[in-house]
Amino acid sequence: MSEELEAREIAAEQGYVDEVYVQLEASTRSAQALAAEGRNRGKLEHEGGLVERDAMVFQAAKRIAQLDAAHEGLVFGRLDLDPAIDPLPRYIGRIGVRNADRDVLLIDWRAPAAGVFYQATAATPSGVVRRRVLRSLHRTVIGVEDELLDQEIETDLPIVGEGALMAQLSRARDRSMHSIVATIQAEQDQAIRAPGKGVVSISGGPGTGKTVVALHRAAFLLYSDRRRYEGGGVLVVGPSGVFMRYIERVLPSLGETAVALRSLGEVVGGIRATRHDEPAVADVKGATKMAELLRRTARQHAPGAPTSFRISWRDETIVLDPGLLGRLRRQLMSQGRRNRQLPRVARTLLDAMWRQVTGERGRERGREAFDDDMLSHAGFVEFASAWWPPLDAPTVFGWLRDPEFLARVGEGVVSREDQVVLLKSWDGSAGPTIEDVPLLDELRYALGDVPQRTDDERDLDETGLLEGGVDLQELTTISEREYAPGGLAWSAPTHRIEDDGYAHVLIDEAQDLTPMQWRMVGRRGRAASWTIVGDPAQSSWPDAPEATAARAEALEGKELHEFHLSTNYRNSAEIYAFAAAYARRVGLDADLPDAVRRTGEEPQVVGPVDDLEAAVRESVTTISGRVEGTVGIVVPVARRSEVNAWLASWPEHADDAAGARAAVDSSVTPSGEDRIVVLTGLDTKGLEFDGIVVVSPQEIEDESATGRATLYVVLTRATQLLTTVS
Ligand SMILES: Nc1ncnc2c1ncn2[C@@H]1O[C@H](COP(=O)(O)OP(=O)(O)OP(=O)(O)O)[C@@H](O)[C@H]1O
Repeated sequence: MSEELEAREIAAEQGYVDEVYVQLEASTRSAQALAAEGRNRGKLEHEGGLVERDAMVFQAAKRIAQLDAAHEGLVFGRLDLDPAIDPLPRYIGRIGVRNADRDVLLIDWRAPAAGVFYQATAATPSGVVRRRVLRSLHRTVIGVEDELLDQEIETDLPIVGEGALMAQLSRARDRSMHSIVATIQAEQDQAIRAPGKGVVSISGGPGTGKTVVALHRAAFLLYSDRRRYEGGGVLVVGPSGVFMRYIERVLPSLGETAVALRSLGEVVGGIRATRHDEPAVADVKGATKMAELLRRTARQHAPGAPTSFRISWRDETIVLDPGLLGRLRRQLMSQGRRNRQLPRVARTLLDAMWRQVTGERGRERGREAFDDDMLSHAGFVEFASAWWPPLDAPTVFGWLRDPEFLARVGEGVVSREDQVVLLKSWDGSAGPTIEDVPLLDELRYALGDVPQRTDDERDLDETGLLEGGVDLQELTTISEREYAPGGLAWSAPTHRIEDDGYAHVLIDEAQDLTPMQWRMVGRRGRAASWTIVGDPAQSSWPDAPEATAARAEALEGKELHEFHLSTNYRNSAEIYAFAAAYARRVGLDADLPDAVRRTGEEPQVVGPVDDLEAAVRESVTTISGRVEGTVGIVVPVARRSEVNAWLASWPEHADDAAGARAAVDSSVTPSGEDRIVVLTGLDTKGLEFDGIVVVSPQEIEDESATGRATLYVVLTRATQLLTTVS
């Protein structure tokens, strides 16, 4: 095929692309003008429809501006159909664009009319004669890749390029994931466009596009029902902060910003955890039994709170002894969550105290006078506030640091050995770990939010009309004033439980969620539709049945729609064959996809060697010299600092590994823009690199109960070159 022909085709496409950009700029300008006008008009008129339209116009302008800034092509696809269906070509892009006459210049990739771009095959061409993918750099078309689909129809359309998919797959990997919008494959498209009902579960082996498909699905859902998903919110949960940074570019490049991207340590509002516990600790904290421990904890007498109260009134002594207070506490708890009972506390105490008033003088004065006297008695108010203070999750979580408290509450729930493991992990002042976050959330729910008074109630209060309300509410207010969250090491969540829910919840790397994490995300998606992606063979949670049960509970009552992806687009065929052979050898029940791209580069197995550092250095130097993109050095947890120190000391990699120097003494994963990074096996979840050097694979396998699955994950991270060094 001649270069001349290709150049001619590219020039023709450039002409069309330029026209689209001109139109896009014109619409941006008019949208902005309209939005500005709308804002002015909104000040005068208060008609809902107008305001909404203005908001939409403004939104559109914002999106167009974003797209303008996007580095990848706005126009990426062209369909030439059977002339009997449509004699004109149709162009597909990241958003829809119309010209001044309202003719469609560009079809949004998510619109039904664009579906055929992804679904048509040579076997079922659906009227498509030629499918063309335009490759662009900024606004410049740099290549076209064609496929002839309907061989039956006679055509003189030229066919250029070697296939868009292969071109896309061979590109060097940088620090972030890219949109695959131009090359979505048919089986992926089906999962992306599945209706937003119930649970869409997407499974598939390594590199099959589960993550990238899930993100395109989020964009599709927003397009298909913007009101519902933008209003209710879309939550995307991934394993780690590094992973979230890796994927965060995809949705904005598709024009979507209305999505909450959260790592598992950030799901609960007001808490942000980035540190993992060691596997043995994580296994205890993730287990379902923790829910019972926390439920019990939330019901305990607050340590340090008064256990009895005594007061004289009209010649009588009234006593609230520990036994009676215990009964009252249980009575209040039986009516709902602890904090929700705050408005009932005073009334409950007063009822119990009034029953002790038997003398004539007191009875004659009457109940109302009794209540008034008590509620204006500083001693009583102070006691009631201290006995039933508003509690937040971090405070109650802190109670568990006391070995005696934990032993008492944990009796029959958490073994002695597990208690030791927990106490050790909570010793010290470091903030919560990623594994603590679901526990804090569990407590938030067990405690409930402190009731907030409405403005109406407050107004009534001031006039004193709310029956029994003035003083009871005042009581709450006093204790609230005493309560000073500023003194806590962990900041109290600001979000209220009622604000936790989303319209759609999307979980990536779902195979790794612990039962407690399933409970946490489940609470955010009670009324939501879900997308869940994962690969059980890559799981690092040891108790699969327990996690399955927790997942079923989180999704209870929702209809399940399953999709399976079968092609590995990440690894070269050589690398994946090596990883798959490992999975078979160690007996992982793995879903083995087909890898389609051959490079002729077999993985290298180096060792055993005497000088590990020298051998690793040589491998890293070789690989980084041969690939253009990123290189990962994957190490056992215990060797992370050591290998970071090696890397930091190799002068030939000084430019590529600044993060290694920063990470020498800490356990933090480097997050910079370095080309070469050191990671543990678990850190690599969901990520990919052009080259991978695995240091001491056997140690990675041996370091946790699910080490084989972790090593399998590691072996499936490289796109081009893989070396193991032992
Ligand atoms: N249709 C496609 N066109 C181009 N690239 C694709 C396509 N599908 C997937 N890829 C690429 O394949 C790589 C793997 O995709 P992704 O990370 O989503 O897979 P995954 O199934 O989540 O993998 P794992 O379970 O191993 O983490 C990414 O680089 C992605 O861009």
